[in-house]
Amino acid sequence: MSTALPPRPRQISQTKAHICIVASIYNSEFTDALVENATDELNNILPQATISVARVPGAFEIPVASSALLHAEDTPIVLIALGLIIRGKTQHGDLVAESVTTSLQQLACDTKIPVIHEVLLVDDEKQAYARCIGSQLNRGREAARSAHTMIELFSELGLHQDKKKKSTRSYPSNA
Ligand SMILES: Nc1c(NC[C@H](O)[C@H](O)[C@H](O)CO)[nH]c(=O)[nH]c1=O
Ligand SMILES: CC(=O)[C@@H](O)COP(=O)(O)O
Repeated sequence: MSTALPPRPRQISQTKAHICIVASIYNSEFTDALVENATDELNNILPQATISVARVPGAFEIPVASSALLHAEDTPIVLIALGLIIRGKTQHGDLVAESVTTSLQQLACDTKIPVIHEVLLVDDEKQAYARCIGSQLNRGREAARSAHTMIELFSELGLHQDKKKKSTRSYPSNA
Protein backbone atom coordinates (compact mmCIF):
# COMPACT_ATOMS: atom_id res chain seq x y z
CA MET A 1 0.00 0.00 0.00
CA SER A 2 1.42 3.39 -0.93
CA THR A 3 1.78 5.64 2.09
CA ALA A 4 1.11 9.36 2.08
CA LEU A 5 3.79 11.89 2.90
CA PRO A 6 5.06 12.43 6.44
CA PRO A 7 3.70 15.71 7.82
CA ARG A 8 5.59 18.91 6.95
CA PRO A 9 8.05 19.54 9.81
CA ARG A 10 8.53 22.90 11.48
CA GLN A 11 10.81 25.31 9.63
CA ILE A 12 14.46 25.42 10.68
CA SER A 13 15.24 29.01 9.76
CA GLN A 14 18.81 29.29 11.04
CA THR A 15 20.38 26.27 9.38
CA LYS A 16 22.76 27.41 6.63
CA ALA A 17 23.34 23.81 5.56
CA HIS A 18 24.64 22.76 2.15
CA ILE A 19 22.26 20.21 0.70
CA CYS A 20 23.19 18.35 -2.47
CA ILE A 21 20.64 16.85 -4.84
CA VAL A 22 21.85 14.24 -7.34
CA ALA A 23 19.14 13.52 -9.91
CA SER A 24 19.00 11.55 -13.11
CA ILE A 25 17.87 13.13 -16.37
CA TYR A 26 16.30 9.92 -17.77
CA ASN A 27 12.45 10.15 -17.76
CA SER A 28 12.93 13.91 -17.39
CA GLU A 29 9.18 14.68 -17.35
CA PHE A 30 9.12 12.90 -14.00
CA THR A 31 12.63 13.47 -12.65
CA ASP A 32 12.44 17.22 -13.27
CA ALA A 33 9.24 17.21 -11.18
CA LEU A 34 11.00 15.33 -8.39
CA VAL A 35 13.74 17.98 -8.34
CA GLU A 36 11.23 20.84 -8.43
CA ASN A 37 9.14 19.39 -5.57
CA ALA A 38 12.17 18.58 -3.45
CA THR A 39 13.68 22.02 -3.98
CA ASP A 40 10.39 23.80 -3.26
CA GLU A 41 9.89 21.86 -0.04
CA LEU A 42 13.48 22.50 1.08
CA ASN A 43 12.94 26.22 0.50
CA ASN A 44 9.87 26.03 2.74
CA ILE A 45 11.39 24.08 5.65
CA LEU A 46 15.09 25.03 5.38
CA PRO A 47 15.01 28.53 3.84
CA GLN A 48 18.62 29.34 4.72
CA ALA A 49 20.05 26.17 3.22
CA THR A 50 22.25 26.23 0.13
CA ILE A 51 20.99 23.71 -2.41
CA SER A 52 23.19 22.37 -5.21
CA VAL A 53 21.79 20.14 -7.95
CA ALA A 54 23.82 17.69 -10.06
CA ARG A 55 22.14 15.95 -13.00
CA VAL A 56 23.45 12.64 -14.32
CA PRO A 57 22.30 10.65 -17.40
CA GLY A 58 20.47 7.83 -15.61
CA ALA A 59 19.86 6.27 -12.20
CA PHE A 60 22.89 4.02 -12.58
CA GLU A 61 25.17 7.09 -12.58
CA ILE A 62 23.72 8.51 -9.34
CA PRO A 63 25.98 6.58 -6.90
CA VAL A 64 29.30 7.51 -8.53
CA ALA A 65 28.36 11.19 -8.70
CA SER A 66 27.13 11.04 -5.11
CA SER A 67 30.37 9.44 -3.96
CA ALA A 68 32.45 12.10 -5.69
CA LEU A 69 30.38 14.89 -4.13
CA LEU A 70 30.49 13.38 -0.63
CA HIS A 71 34.29 13.18 -0.85
CA ALA A 72 34.70 16.66 -2.33
CA GLU A 73 35.89 19.79 -0.50
CA ASP A 74 32.48 21.35 0.17
CA THR A 75 30.85 18.27 1.66
CA PRO A 76 27.06 18.54 1.93
CA ILE A 77 25.31 17.97 5.26
CA VAL A 78 22.89 15.62 3.50
CA LEU A 79 22.58 14.22 -0.04
CA ILE A 80 19.26 13.59 -1.77
CA ALA A 81 19.22 11.05 -4.62
CA LEU A 82 16.32 11.39 -7.06
CA GLY A 83 15.53 9.20 -10.07
CA LEU A 84 12.88 7.20 -11.82
CA ILE A 85 13.28 3.73 -13.25
CA ILE A 86 10.35 2.41 -15.28
CA ARG A 87 10.48 -1.37 -15.69
CA GLY A 88 10.80 -2.55 -19.28
CA LYS A 89 10.65 -6.02 -20.77
CA THR A 90 13.93 -7.24 -19.25
CA GLN A 91 15.55 -7.37 -15.81
CA HIS A 92 17.65 -4.27 -16.53
CA GLY A 93 15.46 -1.96 -14.48
CA ASP A 94 15.49 -4.18 -11.42
CA LEU A 95 19.23 -4.69 -11.69
CA VAL A 96 19.85 -0.95 -11.89
CA ALA A 97 17.49 -0.25 -8.99
CA GLU A 98 19.06 -2.89 -6.76
CA SER A 99 22.59 -1.73 -7.53
CA VAL A 100 21.72 1.90 -6.86
CA THR A 101 20.00 1.07 -3.58
CA THR A 102 22.91 -0.99 -2.29
CA SER A 103 25.48 1.58 -3.41
CA LEU A 104 23.70 4.55 -1.83
CA GLN A 105 23.25 2.76 1.48
CA GLN A 106 26.92 1.77 1.53
CA LEU A 107 27.93 5.34 0.70
CA ALA A 108 25.84 6.74 3.55
CA CYS A 109 27.29 4.30 6.07
CA ASP A 110 30.87 4.78 4.84
CA THR A 111 30.73 8.60 4.92
CA LYS A 112 28.28 8.89 7.86
CA ILE A 113 26.47 11.54 5.79
CA PRO A 114 22.75 10.86 5.36
CA VAL A 115 21.75 9.88 1.85
CA ILE A 116 18.03 10.22 1.11
CA HIS A 117 17.00 7.56 -1.40
CA GLU A 118 14.16 8.47 -3.74
CA VAL A 119 15.35 6.65 -6.83
CA LEU A 120 12.03 5.09 -7.70
CA LEU A 121 11.35 1.79 -9.48
CA VAL A 122 7.85 1.71 -10.94
CA ASP A 123 5.86 -0.46 -13.34
CA ASP A 124 4.23 2.25 -15.41
CA GLU A 125 3.74 5.97 -15.96
CA LYS A 126 0.63 6.03 -13.77
CA GLN A 127 2.69 5.01 -10.75
CA ALA A 128 5.38 7.46 -11.83
CA TYR A 129 2.93 10.37 -12.11
CA ALA A 130 1.50 9.78 -8.63
CA ARG A 131 4.96 9.84 -7.04
CA CYS A 132 6.74 12.47 -9.09
CA ILE A 133 4.11 14.97 -10.22
CA GLY A 134 1.08 14.30 -8.00
CA SER A 135 0.95 15.84 -4.53
CA GLN A 136 -0.42 13.17 -2.20
CA LEU A 137 2.49 10.72 -2.65
CA ASN A 138 5.13 13.14 -3.91
CA ARG A 139 8.51 11.55 -3.28
CA GLY A 140 10.37 14.77 -3.98
CA ARG A 141 8.65 16.47 -1.04
CA GLU A 142 9.12 13.32 1.00
CA ALA A 143 12.86 13.45 0.29
CA ALA A 144 13.06 17.04 1.52
CA ARG A 145 11.21 16.21 4.73
CA SER A 146 13.42 13.19 5.36
CA ALA A 147 16.50 15.36 4.81
CA HIS A 148 15.15 17.86 7.34
CA THR A 149 14.60 15.12 9.91
CA MET A 150 18.11 13.74 9.46
CA ILE A 151 19.68 17.21 9.71
CA GLU A 152 17.83 17.84 12.98
CA LEU A 153 18.73 14.39 14.37
CA PHE A 154 22.41 14.59 13.47
CA SER A 155 22.59 18.12 14.84
CA GLU A 156 21.02 17.10 18.16
CA LEU A 157 23.38 14.12 18.40
CA GLY A 158 26.46 16.10 17.34
CA LEU A 159 27.04 13.76 14.40
CA HIS A 160 27.59 16.21 11.55
CA GLN A 161 30.85 15.43 9.73
CA ASP A 162 33.38 18.26 9.93
CA LYS A 163 34.29 19.89 6.64
CA LYS A 164 36.76 17.67 4.81
CA LYS A 165 40.22 18.77 5.95
CA LYS A 166 42.90 19.04 3.26
CA SER A 167 45.48 16.35 3.88
CA THR A 168 49.08 17.60 3.59
CA ARG A 169 51.45 14.92 2.33
CA SER A 170 55.03 15.15 1.10
CA TYR A 171 56.07 13.34 -2.05
CA PRO A 172 57.88 11.10 -2.38
CA SER A 173 56.48 9.68 0.87
CA ASN A 174 60.00 9.12 2.29
CA ALA A 175 60.89 12.78 1.80
N1 LIG B 1 15.76 2.63 -18.22
C1 LIG B 1 16.14 3.60 -17.32
C2 LIG B 1 17.46 3.97 -17.14
N2 LIG B 1 18.45 3.35 -17.86
C3 LIG B 1 19.76 3.93 -17.98
C4 LIG B 1 20.68 3.59 -16.80
O1 LIG B 1 20.31 4.27 -15.62
C5 LIG B 1 22.11 4.01 -17.15
O2 LIG B 1 22.14 5.39 -17.42
C6 LIG B 1 22.60 3.23 -18.37
O3 LIG B 1 22.52 1.84 -18.07
C7 LIG B 1 24.06 3.61 -18.71
O4 LIG B 1 24.92 3.35 -17.61
N3 LIG B 1 17.81 4.93 -16.25
C8 LIG B 1 16.85 5.55 -15.49
O5 LIG B 1 17.18 6.42 -14.68
N4 LIG B 1 15.54 5.19 -15.64
C9 LIG B 1 15.14 4.24 -16.54
O6 LIG B 1 13.93 3.92 -16.64
C1 LIG C 1 15.02 0.34 -16.80
C2 LIG C 1 15.48 0.34 -18.19
O1 LIG C 1 16.67 0.42 -18.50
C3 LIG C 1 14.44 0.07 -19.22
O2 LIG C 1 14.22 1.20 -19.99
C4 LIG C 1 14.97 -1.03 -20.10
O3 LIG C 1 13.88 -1.48 -20.86
P1 LIG C 1 13.97 -2.99 -21.33
O4 LIG C 1 14.03 -3.83 -20.06
O5 LIG C 1 12.68 -3.24 -22.10
O6 LIG C 1 15.21 -3.12 -22.17
